[in-house]
Amino acid sequence: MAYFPFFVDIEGKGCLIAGGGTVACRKALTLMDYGPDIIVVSPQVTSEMERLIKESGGKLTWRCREFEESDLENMDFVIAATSDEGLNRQISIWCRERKIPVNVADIQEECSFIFPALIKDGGITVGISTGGSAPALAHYLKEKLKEAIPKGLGGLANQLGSYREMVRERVNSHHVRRSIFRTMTEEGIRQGKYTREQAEELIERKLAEHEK
Ligand SMILES: C[C@@]1(CC(=O)O)C2=NC(=C\c3[nH]c(c(CCC(=O)O)c3CC(=O)O)Cc3[nH]c(c(CC(=O)O)c3CCC(=O)O)/C=C3\N/C(=C\2)[C@@H](CCC(=O)O)[C@]3(C)CC(=O)O)/[C@H]1CCC(=O)O
Ligand SMILES: NC(=O)c1ccc[n+]([C@@H]2O[C@H](COP(=O)([O-])OP(=O)(O)OC[C@H]3O[C@@H](n4cnc5c(N)ncnc54)[C@H](O)[C@@H]3O)[C@@H](O)[C@H]2O)c1
Repeated sequence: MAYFPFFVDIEGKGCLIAGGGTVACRKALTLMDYGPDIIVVSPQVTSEMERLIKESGGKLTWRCREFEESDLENMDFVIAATSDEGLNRQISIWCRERKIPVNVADIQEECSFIFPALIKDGGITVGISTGGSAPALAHYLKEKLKEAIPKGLGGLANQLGSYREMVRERVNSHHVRRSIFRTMTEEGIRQGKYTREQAEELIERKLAEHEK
């Protein structure tokens, strides 16, 4: 069955990662781009994880000991990535009892959410999932899509976003607004950017055309 891609704001949310090995580190690195507060519980962490912790400015912290059930308190979501499969399964059960979303490294039956292959550029995120059936295929699609997506779209999305209020204030017609945003997007992609002056001119022109 295909999985539905809810896009969730996890900035400032509490994330617990049990384990500090290769998988834990990969998941922490992926998540850090989206601003959660991550706590790693593990008696040992890799040198790469240690570096991430040091450079995170307090967003990634480490409890240097074995996982305890009480670590789940106040957590918004959990990753179980220890080398103890029985413990990972137990963490999944505890999380489900508490209705905390949980991911168990590479064991889909124990996950209430799974990770997509991701392409990120500023506020734009492309997430690819095969519903768990072929992660290598998700990876392949990611590489193909990366080649196809123009560079700098995150900056453009940010720019276009900053004109939304101006367009909403000045243009009543839903139809004209849509036409403005579509033109801005097409021109923005062609030029690599779209300035406020261009946006203002476009609004005037579209309004004049509409009034004809
Ligand atoms: C997206 C990505 C994110 C990440 O994990 O970082 C991810 N797997 C990635 C790659 C990858 N993983 C594996 C291979 C080797 C080839 C292969 O086996 O196919 C490759 C390919 C490669 O490395 O090129 C091994 C593997 N993975 C899972 C199993 C268990 C099983 O299939 O039962 C096994 C076998 C374990 C074993 O060896 O026994 C399961 C899961 N892996 C998922 C995510 C979730 C479903 C995603 C979906 O819907 O497609 C899910 C369900 C759980 C989860 O959320 O972790 C990342 C994309 C990389 C990228 O971004 O480029
Ligand atoms: N690395 C991979 O590509 C891969 C592929 C498939 C499956 N897996 C599975 O994912 C899980 C993690 O893999 P990994 O490669 O990161 O392992 P790893 O050995 O690199 O790391 C395991 C981590 O778990 C910690 N740990 C052990 N017992 C703990 C406890 N009681 N409480 C808290 N932390 C504890 C260890 O200190 C270590 O930091 C394993 O179950 C593994 O079988 C990994």
